[in-house]
Amino acid sequence: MTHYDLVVIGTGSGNSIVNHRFADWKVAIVERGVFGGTCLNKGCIPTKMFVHTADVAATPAGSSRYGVDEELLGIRWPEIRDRIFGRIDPIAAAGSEYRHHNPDNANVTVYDGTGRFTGVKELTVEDHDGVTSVITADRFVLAAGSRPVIPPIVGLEETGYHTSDTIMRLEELPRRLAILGSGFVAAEFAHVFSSFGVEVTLIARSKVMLRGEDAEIASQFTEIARGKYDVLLEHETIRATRLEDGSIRLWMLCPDGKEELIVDDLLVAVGRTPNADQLNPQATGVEVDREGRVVVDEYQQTAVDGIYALGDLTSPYQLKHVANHEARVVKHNLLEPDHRIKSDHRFVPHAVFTSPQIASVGLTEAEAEAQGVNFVVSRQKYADIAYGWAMEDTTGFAKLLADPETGQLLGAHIMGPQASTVIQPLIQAMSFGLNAHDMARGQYWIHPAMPELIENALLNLPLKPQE
Ligand SMILES: Cc1cc2nc3c(=O)[nH]c(=O)nc-3n(C[C@H](O)[C@H](O)[C@H](O)COP(=O)(O)OP(=O)(O)OC[C@H]3O[C@@H](n4cnc5c(N)ncnc54)[C@H](O)[C@@H]3O)c2cc1C
Ligand SMILES: NC(=O)c1ccc[n+]([C@@H]2O[C@H](COP(=O)([O-])OP(=O)(O)OC[C@H]3O[C@@H](n4cnc5c(N)ncnc54)[C@H](O)[C@@H]3O)[C@@H](O)[C@H]2O)c1
Repeated sequence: MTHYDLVVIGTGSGNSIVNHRFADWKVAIVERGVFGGTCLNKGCIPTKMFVHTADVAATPAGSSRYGVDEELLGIRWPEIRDRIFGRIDPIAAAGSEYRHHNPDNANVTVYDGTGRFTGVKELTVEDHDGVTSVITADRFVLAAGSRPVIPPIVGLEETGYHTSDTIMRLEELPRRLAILGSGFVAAEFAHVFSSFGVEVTLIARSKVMLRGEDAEIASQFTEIARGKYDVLLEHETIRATRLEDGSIRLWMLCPDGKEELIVDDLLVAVGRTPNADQLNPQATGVEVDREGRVVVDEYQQTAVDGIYALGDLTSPYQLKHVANHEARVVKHNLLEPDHRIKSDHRFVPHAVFTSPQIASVGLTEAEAEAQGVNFVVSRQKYADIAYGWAMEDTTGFAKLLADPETGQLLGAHIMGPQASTVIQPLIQAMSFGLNAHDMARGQYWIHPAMPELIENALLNLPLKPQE
């Protein structure tokens, strides 16, 4: 049994913690999969590379409104896939090589295997050949992430399916793809594959896609999506089977009774569950809540002194920028135990990189109502700002919620071109307490650029006149 000062489980955001400041510490890093975790290998980064490529592929279909006639001549899927992973796989390999062999990591031992707590501050790691090592440590960082949820649909396991872990490495594009789910992953991949000419059918249990968004965004996005691919709403998939010709038949319950669908491939995208169950953290006294998340306090520490957790394993926000923020907090608290800092989850933004893009921060209108806060709302269409004219945009808009007395922004929701970028000044204003009036009139807004959307949305807020 080897004892360490620190053991980090998971090399997603957990890997960023150990640097030269830990040179005097005896450290172990445990990773069962590919170095770099979900975001690099199977999440944010490759998906956005596919999304950008899909945006390019979708351009000709919308070009004629500018008087430009373009034609999409073809999609070279293997080339797209290999370009993307040809960039990503070497980064993961270099990360692993660095930790295993670079002299910077002389104090770091890497265990390539699956860790599981077997006692108080005692972890058993099983490597890929089934060999086990037992290690103990004064401190642990639990950064083991999450995995796709697989719903209990009859016949699904035997039929076979893809998740976001595998769909990006397909050998060839299917002719027909069903996507089960209507959240982030479903909306992003529906855009990718439909733009590449695949016949996509998205199967949603809910009445709208992206039901976590502000209701206006969710309903308007759903209408736009229905113009691009098939969206089956209020459909519950109950059975799947593989047919002799290799295709897949799905049975669904829907408001009209039952329906069947035949496709060539199936992507399951119905959420992600934390990997805490596989880590057995209870053996070391770490609590797990009813959603399966490791419970932490505001310092990211679990119930056990010296055991910290971060990212998808513990957070209701399964987002990389949150995992990164929490990793920075954990790193500080490990190094400065007498001056610990708290993580800041006040204004966590997110973006859905679909088409049109969606970005959001703060309260939705329904949440503001449920919380009984005093608020006013403004809306601004892209179609009514100069850059929106240039883009001939007809569907995009920004919606802001603010406190009418103070002008403090409470929520911002944008659907339209570059929403993920356009929202950033609003995140900044909310984070630093800048009120809507000062934000709108205390700075120049470049004319005629896209952020004029925000300037106008701010000016549209029916705030109490300033003294
Ligand atoms: C398709 C997709 C697209 C996404 N796009 C975005 C996006 O655009 N923007 C965004 O903010 N977020 C996005 N996310 C979410 C983001 O990827 C995650 O929130 C983030 O990667 C979580 O980081 P983490 O460090 O908590 O976990 P991970 O990066 O998942 O790292 C956990 C690591 O722990 C290892 N591990 C797990 N269990 C064990 C064990 N028992 N022993 C040893 N090792 C173990 C795993 O192999 C993994 O490498 C996306 C996710 C998906 C699936
Ligand atoms: N751009 C980004 O930041 C980004 C992109 C992808 C993923 N992510 C993260 O990964 C997480 C997981 O993404 P996701 O899309 O898998 O989950 P999600 O939680 O966003 O959406 C899952 C959806 O599937 C529905 N669902 C659940 N069970 C179902 C069933 N049996 N049949 C049909 N629908 C069902 C749910 O009602 C929900 O609407 C996201 O919540 C997000 O935090 C982020």
